[in-house]
Amino acid sequence: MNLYFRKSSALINAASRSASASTLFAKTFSAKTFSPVLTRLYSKNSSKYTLSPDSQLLLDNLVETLHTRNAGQPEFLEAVNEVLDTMMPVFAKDSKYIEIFDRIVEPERQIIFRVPWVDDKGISRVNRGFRVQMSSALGPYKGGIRFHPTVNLSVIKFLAFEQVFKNSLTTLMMGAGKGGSDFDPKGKSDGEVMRFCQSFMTELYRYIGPDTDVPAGDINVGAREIGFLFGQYKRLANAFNGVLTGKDLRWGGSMIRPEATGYGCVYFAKNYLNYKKTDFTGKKCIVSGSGNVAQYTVEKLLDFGAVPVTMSDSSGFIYEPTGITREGLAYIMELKNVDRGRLNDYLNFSKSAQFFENQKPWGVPGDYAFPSATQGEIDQADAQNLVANNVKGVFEGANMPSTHGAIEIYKQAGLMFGPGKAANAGGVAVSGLEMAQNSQRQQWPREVVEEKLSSIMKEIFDMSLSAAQKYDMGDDVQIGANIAGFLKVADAMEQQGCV
Ligand SMILES: NC(=O)C1=CN([C@@H]2O[C@H](COP(=O)(O)OP(=O)(O)OC[C@H]3O[C@@H](n4cnc5c(N)ncnc54)[C@H](OP(=O)(O)O)[C@@H]3O)[C@@H](O)[C@H]2O)C=CC1
Ligand SMILES: O=C(O)CCC(=O)C(=O)O
Repeated sequence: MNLYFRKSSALINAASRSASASTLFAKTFSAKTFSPVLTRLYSKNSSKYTLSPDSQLLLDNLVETLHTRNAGQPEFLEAVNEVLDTMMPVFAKDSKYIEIFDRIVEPERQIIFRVPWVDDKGISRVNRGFRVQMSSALGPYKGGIRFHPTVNLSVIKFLAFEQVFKNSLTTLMMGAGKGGSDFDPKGKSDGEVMRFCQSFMTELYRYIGPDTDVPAGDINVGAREIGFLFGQYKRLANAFNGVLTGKDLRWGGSMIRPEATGYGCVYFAKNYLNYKKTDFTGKKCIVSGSGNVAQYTVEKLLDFGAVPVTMSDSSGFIYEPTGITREGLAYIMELKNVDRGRLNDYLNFSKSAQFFENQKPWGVPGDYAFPSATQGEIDQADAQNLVANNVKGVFEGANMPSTHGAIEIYKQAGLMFGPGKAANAGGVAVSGLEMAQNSQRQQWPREVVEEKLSSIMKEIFDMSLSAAQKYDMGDDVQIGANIAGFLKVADAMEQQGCV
């Protein structure tokens, strides 16, 4: 057992197993995790490729403009930098891709709007709403909506940018977008959430449609919110159609959509493990988050015989040394999805669990890590902890949970790394299947959808691996996923002209 972890376990008081903030685990994370400047690391992963002087100039101009245009948007710059850092093999082969990249980083459309609503005391409130329509090269804009106080233009743009590559990898015909608001649903009544959703959709409905832009859920937007948003869209547009995915099963939703992101991430990891000639049996898994993605990650890990030992929320993490059981998971699902409670309540269910207040779980020993909460939750220090504990793989259920610095550390240590845009693509893939079912006015059986999800995740792994090999990047699945995702969109953009 890692020394850090043993020491901090000893701190736990037997009477109250709710550990107070200790310096042995890193504190919960914040948006400040990301550097506000675009670093010029873009050739580091592929230094054997060099560009002609003209191409180098094009790339330098691209970086300069990107930086000037997007000053003060650290999450967006971090996301672009992560991709740019892996593109040198493509740019070196054909400089036309530098010009196309220059267009890909500029959203096709950005909509920012006022969301006024009235709280339960009759007081009027106002939030800010966003929809960034990033790319329509492969189909209607597609991507979730996030309600969280940390939402701003930079966050929504980074998520929309990730979605471009992710949706391309799904093999389905989907463009990319993302939306959200700085509205915080914590502590709000159902009535307040409904009025907020209705007001949000009153503005958004003008810009979306089943063939234009199809939003879905993301952080704090689940079945309840999708219901309220759909109801208001239907009234305003006078149409019942597939404008949103993640709908309830009884009125147009797809089987397996709630499970899809978590299940898909574990399927992706299973493909990676197969490739490395190993499996999940008895392997300890460190999971963060306790929302939609984390819950179904834990469920599928249990199906495959793994031992998930942690889950977290923004107040801290639980550690269950012998593994979270199906009964424990059911307790957490009820706690989070119905009671909307805090994770330390799990100690009322399990006598063996420990709760670490305001801490992240990355100092816990384990075999594989599944960050499934939010961006920037693994920084360099956390990555060093994972490596020190002999963790062998990181599979991202969340979007951009690892900072650029953390990714460098995984690579140096030879960890398996499944980047979010490949590993968590199962959610949007099943959304694409929901769109197909809505167009056919059909609902496919559960087994059919899960089989399609499983084969899409295999295809994403295979495509990422073979792109890496084709570009002489060994089995670097992160580079391969970026290249495979990019080339499909870039070629479509070229064929569609300078639009
Ligand atoms: N839902 C989907 O289909 C997909 C989601 N994703 C990504 O997966 C991640 C999780 O989404 P999802 O499970 O749907 O969201 P949920 O709202 O269901 O759950 C989010 C979880 O992460 C925690 N969390 C959120 N923000 C923070 C923060 N700033 N600090 C600490 N903990 C935080 C929440 O804790 P608390 O309750 O305390 O806020 C909660 O446990 C996100 O990155 C999302 O973009 C990616 C692909 C698809
Ligand atoms: O299902 C969708 O459309 C989007 C899911 C999502 O937001 C994501 O993949 O990050």
